[in-house]
Amino acid sequence: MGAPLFSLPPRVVAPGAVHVPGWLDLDRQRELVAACREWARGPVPMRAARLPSGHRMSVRTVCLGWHWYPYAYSRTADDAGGARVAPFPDRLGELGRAALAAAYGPAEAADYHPDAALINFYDEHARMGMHRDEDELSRAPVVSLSIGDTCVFRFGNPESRGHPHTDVQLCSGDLFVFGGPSRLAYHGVPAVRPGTADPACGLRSGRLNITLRVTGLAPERGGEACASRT
Ligand SMILES: O=C(O)CCC(=O)C(=O)O
Ligand SMILES: [Fe+2]
Repeated sequence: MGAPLFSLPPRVVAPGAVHVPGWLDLDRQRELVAACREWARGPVPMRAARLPSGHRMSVRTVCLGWHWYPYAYSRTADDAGGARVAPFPDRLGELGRAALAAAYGPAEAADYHPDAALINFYDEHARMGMHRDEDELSRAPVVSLSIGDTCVFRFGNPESRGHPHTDVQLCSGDLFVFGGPSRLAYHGVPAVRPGTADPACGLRSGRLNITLRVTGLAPERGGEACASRT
């Protein structure tokens, strides 16, 4: 899973937030879809996380490296059967560094070592409300890859869920990186557009989103929850 060969020019959406359309070619999209199918087989099942309010998210998620649940990381899937989460694959680390190079330039990429991946699946009804990715102790950038149906990705500001925000269409193969002053910006997915994906991406329907993150948690930590939000 090497660095992609072709993409459109990056667009800066907010300081530190960069959209690179078409970053993954169709072969790489298909490769990632096949890998996601494997990752979704276990040891931890893909599940819709339950929020402290009792509501279930409409997005289904499986994690690698560290299991995320609202609002913490753990080595074991404490809210999904208790199995130990699958290791974070080296090839996703390489993909993350290539992504950072594409978004920010090669100088930023070498020291990027993500240790957690969240793989989200959206059916046509799934949404994600405005939130900040703040359960990581590290403020290293988040790398986000989209495959399948196009979505509206709302990218806001670090202060509030409201304006200003920008609605970006994320299509199959697009890369979005947010770090620096935008690392804690609110963001969400208000809509998925069914039937918009090229079936050659490997996904017949729905949308996959993979985010790569640096948790900042010590690798030897075990099954306890860390970095909890109150
Ligand atoms: O699906 C997306 O594009 C965003 C996912 C996201 O914000 C998250 O997993 O925290
Ligand atoms: Fe997020």
